Amino acid sequence: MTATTTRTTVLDRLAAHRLVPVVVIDDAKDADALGAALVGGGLPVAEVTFRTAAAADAIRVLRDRGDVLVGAGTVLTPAQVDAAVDAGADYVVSPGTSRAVIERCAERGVLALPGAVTATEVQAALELGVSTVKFFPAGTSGGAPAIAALAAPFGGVRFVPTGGVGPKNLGDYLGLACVAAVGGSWMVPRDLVRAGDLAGVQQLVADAVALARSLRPDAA
Ligand SMILES: O=C(O)C(=O)C[C@H](O)[C@H](O)COP(=O)(O)O
Repeated sequence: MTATTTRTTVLDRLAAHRLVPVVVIDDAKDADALGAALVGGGLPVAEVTFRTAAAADAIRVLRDRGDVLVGAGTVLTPAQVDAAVDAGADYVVSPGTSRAVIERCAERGVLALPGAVTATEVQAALELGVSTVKFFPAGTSGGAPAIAALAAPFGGVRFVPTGGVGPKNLGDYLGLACVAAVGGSWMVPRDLVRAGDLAGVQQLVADAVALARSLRPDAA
């Protein structure tokens, strides 16, 4: 497969799942059990944030399982792109749009999912060859109405709203055709992972999957 095909495939898989659990993991030893909980809950996807020192090792563990689509989140620098890709990340997420990060992702052949919440930021992402952006922080940036407004001039752009999304407002976002998937940490609370309550995580994940399915049954 070419790098372009790979990037398209990753996007298709994210869009098929429609939910992206955002993970903050403190100890890579928890990563395998976390992967099992995600798979068991019906959502074999994780965005492992580079907010902790365990991120790269956790990505490696999840990737080695072979049954989880693994992204790296909170990627701020080209060096972190390298660390993420070396660990086996399938895609790279940033809170904002950085030319340096996007260019390194292109060099390494991985999908870049940069953050963009204004027309100027979306246009900047388009100029860098990116047409699916993370809409972050979604809740404080106008939420679903803001995405719908941006979708008018940017017809070909797809959004992954993240930040302030949960069961109560999931439907607002999944109801928009331009929303490829929705991200959030509510499915994988850091405290539950730290406490080893993976059964609790699996239940939250299963609940989210069921809710997403009920909100947009046509696209299941
Ligand atoms: O952009 C990044 O790389 C981030 O790490 C941002 C996270 O995706 C959000 O902070 C998750 O938001 P909540 O679901 O409200 O906890």
